[in-house]
Amino acid sequence: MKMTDVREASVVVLYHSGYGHTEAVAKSVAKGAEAVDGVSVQQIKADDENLNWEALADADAIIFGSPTYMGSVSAQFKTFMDASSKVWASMGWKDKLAGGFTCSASQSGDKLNTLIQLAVFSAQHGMQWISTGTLPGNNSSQGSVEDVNRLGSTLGLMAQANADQGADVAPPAADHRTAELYGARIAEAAKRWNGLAG
Ligand SMILES: Cc1cc2nc3c(=O)[nH]c(=O)nc-3n(C[C@H](O)[C@H](O)[C@H](O)COP(=O)(O)O)c2cc1C
Repeated sequence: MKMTDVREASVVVLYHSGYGHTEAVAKSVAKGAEAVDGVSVQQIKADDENLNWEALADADAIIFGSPTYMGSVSAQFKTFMDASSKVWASMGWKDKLAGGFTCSASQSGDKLNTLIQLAVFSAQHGMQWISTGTLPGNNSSQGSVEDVNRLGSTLGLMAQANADQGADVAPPAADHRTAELYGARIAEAAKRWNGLAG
């Protein structure tokens, strides 16, 4: 019989944000994960000069976040991706859970390409990718922009921030609620995947 482990599940939210919008989303993803019992969460900036690779090595789940710049991840996030090739060489993140989010100004803005990039990156590392698990909102006559998953994303989390608004108001509340749900989903999955209590 398998004994249930009593340690906490560890979730890292690893992100880049040029102007604060993606950082605001990262905070909501982390908030959702933290709300799950028996889960510890760290937020790490992808462009931190002293990036805490040890925290990533110890994580049960890593949730990657980048703004969409020119239809793909930001240059800073790509620099992190390339630096992680050292970890890839020893399959250091194999079988950790992975998820991803992006924020951009346009409703589409080619955000799906960024999520695909993050999913392929996670697959290169041998990680297990987690979808949103949320029905699309705002897609019927009864729908509204206040709906959870108003942008109708399934691969990973999408948020949209108006180009002329600061991170204090953009993305709007619906995207932050969606982000919290995604963080919680991955935290719950990390507990199940590792046979952790609760
Ligand atoms: C260099 C650059 C490229 C951008 N490219 C896109 C894009 O391809 N699609 C889009 O919808 N928004 C694009 N934007 C808008 C940003 O995605 C948007 O402002 C986002 O909220 C920025 O996130 P951040 O504050 O975390 O940097 C771009 C912004 C910059 C600065």
